[in-house]
Amino acid sequence: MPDASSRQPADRFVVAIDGPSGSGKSSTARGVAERMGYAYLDTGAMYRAATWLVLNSDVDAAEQPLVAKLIAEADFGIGTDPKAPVFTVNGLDVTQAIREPQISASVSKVATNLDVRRMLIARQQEIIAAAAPGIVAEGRDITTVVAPDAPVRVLLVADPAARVARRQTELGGQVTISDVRDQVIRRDRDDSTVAQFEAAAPGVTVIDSTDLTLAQVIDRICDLIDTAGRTMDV
Ligand SMILES: Nc1ncnc2c1ncn2[C@@H]1O[C@H](COP(=O)(O)OP(=O)(O)OP(=O)(O)O)[C@@H](O)[C@H]1O
Ligand SMILES: Nc1ccn([C@H]2C[C@H](O)[C@@H](COP(=O)(O)O)O2)c(=O)n1
Repeated sequence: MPDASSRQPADRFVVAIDGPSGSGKSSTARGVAERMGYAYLDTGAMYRAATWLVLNSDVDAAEQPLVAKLIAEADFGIGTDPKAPVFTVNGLDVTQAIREPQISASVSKVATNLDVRRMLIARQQEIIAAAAPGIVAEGRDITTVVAPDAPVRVLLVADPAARVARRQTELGGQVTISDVRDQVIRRDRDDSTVAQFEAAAPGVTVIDSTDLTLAQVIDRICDLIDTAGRTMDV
């Protein structure tokens, strides 16, 4: 018999995935969502969209109350289609712009603003609560804060060297190796001051993707969904 914390309405199944930068959260979450016919929530993209807004305003990212006010007054469109999630800020499509290196370099400043986190977490919880038949949400605090009652919770990890190499391959010649390390190692250090994604919380399954293909990681999470779904049916 599942305990009360793992019970969810029968029409909504939540999969929560956390992990450090480059561990494969986005690729894996999209793959799982597509296979299961679920929605996909990229919470990192929400912090990126908020950062895009700050960098395109006259507010300094270090001015925490002003940043929070700017974000509170903005309209964020958050796409949840795993095939093509679209993000807008005040009606403007920022889907590509939020992946630019200058956003990656600054996003931790906005993501460590606790007022901003409170707002974005509340929005994430609303999106998850409205999703049917299910949703795969990924980020840094999904298993612990945003959806701690999700029946499937995964901490996806990989060796730092593998994560840096993956990011370097992805970015090609666009950035130097020291910029790649900054995007992966320094960002994790800053982000881990406000979210606990370096060790698994009780009940969270750790998957080490260092020596697994993307397809193997997706298979493992789909197996966990299958097992949890059968348990919930009992
Ligand atoms: N199991 C895997 N094996 C090899 N490469 C992978 C694997 N999973 C993901 N990748 C590749 O690693 C890179 C980083 O993956 P992804 O963007 O999904 O990571 P992430 O954890 O979401 O990172 P971030 O939090 O920084 O956005 C991508 O180029 C992706 O194709
Ligand atoms: N739940 C989350 C998701 C993301 N962040 C922060 C940490 C990252 O630096 C940034 C962008 O995330 P990415 O797109 O690289 O996964 O957002 C967070 O604090 N909490």
